[in-house]
Formats: sequence, structure tokens, C-alpha cells
Amino acid sequence: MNKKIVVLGVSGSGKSLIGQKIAQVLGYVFLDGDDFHSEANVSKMRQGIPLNDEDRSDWLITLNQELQNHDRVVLACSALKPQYRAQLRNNLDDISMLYLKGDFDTIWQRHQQRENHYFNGKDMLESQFATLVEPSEQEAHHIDIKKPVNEVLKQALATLIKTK
Ligand SMILES: Nc1ncnc2c1ncn2[C@@H]1O[C@H](COP(=O)(O)OP(=O)(O)OP(=O)(O)O)[C@@H](O)[C@H]1O
Ligand SMILES: O=C(O)[C@H](O)[C@@H](O)[C@H](O)[C@H](O)CO
Repeated sequence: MNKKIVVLGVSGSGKSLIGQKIAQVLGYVFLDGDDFHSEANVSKMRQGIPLNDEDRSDWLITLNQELQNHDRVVLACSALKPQYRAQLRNNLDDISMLYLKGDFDTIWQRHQQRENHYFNGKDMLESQFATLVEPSEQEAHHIDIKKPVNEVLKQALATLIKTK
């Protein structure tokens, strides 16, 4: 199994929850991309302003460095565009990506049930879907998130185990 695992998808797709559980089962370190945003980025998102390429640039460099600095690590990161995913892969050849794939309604419903999170609002979620360029199956293993948490976790682990 690869030592670096990235769990990606739009806000609310379950990256933090599923990523944490994967790390727990595998005994890997878990890092949440959300914890590495600058104050300016967090403040923007709190105000309901989506991040742009420039806002995400330094953040992705930091996250790639974190992936390099940890031996066995699971990173939750939106990684919405191919160039963002390429940046995360920089200098790493032992990396697997899991794409948490879900439809807008399912994820919006989960957003509304979530409390105390700075990323809120239907417009913000719409902007995540508008920015998302889905990875191919070669780029990232697709995991259907409609099922209950344990099923999603099971599918994610099975996928990681059977692939390099
Ligand atoms: N398979 C699932 N079934 C039901 N609820 C789920 C499932 N996966 C995640 N959730 C719930 O959906 C919400 C969003 O999950 P989570 O916060 O992990 O998403 P995220 O992708 O990390 O979001 P963000 O990028 O905004 O931090 C949480 O309340 C979580 O408990
Ligand atoms: O690329 C982005 O637009 C951001 O990473 C967002 O996805 C947020 O960090 C996160 O999802 C909010 O919790």
C-alpha cells in the first residue's frame, strides 16, 4: 500500500471523517488540509467568498511539503482541479488518491446537518461543484459516498488494499 494517501472532494463530501478513519485503521498520521489555510483564506471563506487559484497556491505547496515530511500519512484536501492534484503529487511516487464522489443534494443535506463549520452556504457549495474537475479513475479511485459511513470506509480500504 502506498505511504501517502490523499482523500479529495468538495466541501462536505466526508474527507475529514473518512480520512481520519482510514488513518486510524492503517496507523497513519492524519492531516486535515483545512488546518493549513492562511488566516486570510479562512476569513474569505467565512465571508462566503470562494477561494481562487492564487489563494490556493501557497496552501498546496505547504500540503505537498507535509506529504513529503511524514512517512505514512493520510491528507484530506479538496484538490478540486487537475493542477492542484499535480501539485500535491510533486516529488512523490508512492501516493494514492481517493475521490469521494457524491451529488449536490446528498452533500448539501450533510452540510445543513453539520454545525460550527466556517464553510457554509449553498452558494459556496455550488462554487465547489463549479470548480471541481473530476479526476479520472486512473488519477484517483472513485468512492461512492451515498452509503453509510462504515460502507464508505470499507470501500475505501478495500480499494487501497487491492491497488498499489
Ligand atoms: N457516508 C456518510 N453518511 C452520512 N454522513 C456523512 C457521511 N460522510 C460524512 N458525513 C457527514 O457529513 C458531514 C461532512 O463531512 P466532513 O466534514 O468529513 O466533510 P469534508 O469533506 O471534510 O468537509 P470540509 O472540506 O468542508 O471540511 C459531517 O457532518 C459528516 O459527519
Ligand atoms: O479548495 C477549497 O476551496 C478549500 O479547500 C475548501 O474546500 C475548504 O478548505 C474546505 O472544504 C472547507 O472546509
